[in-house]
Amino acid sequence: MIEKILNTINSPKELRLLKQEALPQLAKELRAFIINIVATKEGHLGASLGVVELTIALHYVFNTPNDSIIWDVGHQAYGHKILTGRKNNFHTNRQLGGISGFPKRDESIYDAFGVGHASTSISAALGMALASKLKGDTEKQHVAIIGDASIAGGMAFEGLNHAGVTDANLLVVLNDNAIGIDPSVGALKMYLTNVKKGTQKRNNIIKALNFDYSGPIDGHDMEGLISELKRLKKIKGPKFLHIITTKGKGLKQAEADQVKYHAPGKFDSLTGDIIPKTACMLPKYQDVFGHTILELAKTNAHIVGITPAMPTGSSLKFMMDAMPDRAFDVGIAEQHAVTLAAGMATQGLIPFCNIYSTFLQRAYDQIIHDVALQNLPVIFCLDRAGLVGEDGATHHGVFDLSYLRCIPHLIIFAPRNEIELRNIMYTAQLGLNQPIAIRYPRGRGVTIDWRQSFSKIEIGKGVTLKKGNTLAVLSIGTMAQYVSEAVLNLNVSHYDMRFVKPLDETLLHDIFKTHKTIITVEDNSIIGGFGSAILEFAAKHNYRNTIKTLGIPDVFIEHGSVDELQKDIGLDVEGLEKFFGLFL
Ligand SMILES: Cc1ncc(C[n+]2csc(CCOP(=O)(O)OP(=O)(O)O)c2C)c(N)n1
Ligand SMILES: CC(=O)[C@@H](O)[C@H](O)COP(=O)(O)O
Ligand SMILES: [Mg+2]
Repeated sequence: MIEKILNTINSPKELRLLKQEALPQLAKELRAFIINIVATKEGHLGASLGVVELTIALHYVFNTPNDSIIWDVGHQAYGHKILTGRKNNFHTNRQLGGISGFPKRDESIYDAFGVGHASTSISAALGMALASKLKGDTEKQHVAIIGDASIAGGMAFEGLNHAGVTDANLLVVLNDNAIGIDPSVGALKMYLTNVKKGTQKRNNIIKALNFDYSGPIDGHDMEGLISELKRLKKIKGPKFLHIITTKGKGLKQAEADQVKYHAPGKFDSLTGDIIPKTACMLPKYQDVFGHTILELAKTNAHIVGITPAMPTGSSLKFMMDAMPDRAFDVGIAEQHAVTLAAGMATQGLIPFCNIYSTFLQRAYDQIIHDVALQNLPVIFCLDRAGLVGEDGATHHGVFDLSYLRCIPHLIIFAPRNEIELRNIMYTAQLGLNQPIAIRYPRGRGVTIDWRQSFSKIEIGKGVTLKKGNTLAVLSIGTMAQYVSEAVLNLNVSHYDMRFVKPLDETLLHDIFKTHKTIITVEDNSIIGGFGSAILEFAAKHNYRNTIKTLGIPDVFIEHGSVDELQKDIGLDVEGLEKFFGLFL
């Protein structure tokens, strides 16, 4: 499609000069533009297609960037980026050195707030609205756009609860497409369904929170959206517009399979058909988790599984499909997921609580206060640990070893491959009398025949992978693969320490006594992670060995492929080999 109108728009200022009648054509062009680029560059497709009309209407009615628009999660903001001066470099979306896949303040003045984790937009927009009020700016508008799954996140309700007792100039737009990444869940989903069907008998919960509620209206009806936004713009105080959209709107396969087309990978922009990735026999770590928990649950009736809104991403969906009464999708509710697991553990259940490393950050107090302090045997499975790639700084799982290590009672294990992941899951469900965190990366493992029989892992025991001379490299987790390759032709010892807590102190004493130099390697921040644990061990026992720690530097790592990012920070095979060579 020739973008006749879109090509004339380099900022919302030009958009606002268009006649309203031209906007449906602009929507067509914008939709085609998004489809064409995401088809080859990949990314989040469905959510952005679902808000094309809303995006145009918002920038048409509101005086952006003076009026602030805050996108919740921000995975749906591709149209927003294209209309706000990033059309010409949108093809760099999520690529190394390119624009981010989420709104980012330092990327554009139109990106009012940096996002990536769900349910933050209402709090951020309210903060801006109260600031405007305090500064005497009564005209500035503050709009949060939040999805039906994200508004179920606890902090969204914290924001609504506060906003309802202020006269803040805040508009919350609920983009209700009845799905998250997977089908949305819970009583709120039921409530919204009844509201849309007109069968909701009891009072409107949003009105009950003192919001001026309007809707639900068709979120693809440009004219209706514009007139309603214009009307709401004139009303002071907290307002709430409920719109109904279709995720993937405008690409029939994306509408038909909204889970797959949330982030479909490459697809044919004309037919919409997904272009299959080259077949790979190596399993994804998420699938090793998903198949293994189901296998274990078949012989251990105490096992339950929990995911906060990531059944597909975590592969807990295998257990959810086979054992729906023992595997729970609790929605975007990480804090609830952790304490739900704690409650279950008090009753003798064995909960596997699967939460991406980055999203688990949201439930930090629950890990400490509800699980570890009571020494409850919850099994935390932190998927997406380490660098995740194109999702970038908001999604890299590079802090968990640091944020977990200081918590008493908590065992921390990082498997170097799929066999180890299976065996630690097997070991954990045999019955630990304390909580354990198991962290593993996004992507594929290294073992084709991973479905081997289980063997118990001795808690706190590391493994010698290679004996060498004066240099010992201690790796944790899947960094072992990179280290093994890097030391292949070097006279270097290599140990997979497996446990960040408790450390294998017997092995460490032996290593420190027989090697001059110790190098630690981890895909976690070097601040407070595995390397720090080794430094603390050396200090505690007055060792004078040379110790070097390699890991994620103390900066936020941007987006790009995992290989590119690891090379950038010297954690690729070549970088490691070069570094080790300095000490030989
Ligand atoms: C705290 C947090 N948990 C989980 C996710 C993963 N996630 C990204 S988008 C999404 C679903 C969002 O659904 P919804 O809010 O309805 O928006 P839609 O995709 O339907 O537009 C989830 C669970 C996240 N980004 N942040
Ligand atoms: C936008 C968001 O937070 C999720 O869609 C996330 O990008 C999923 O990551 P994975 O692709 O690693 O499951
Ligand atoms: Mg939704």
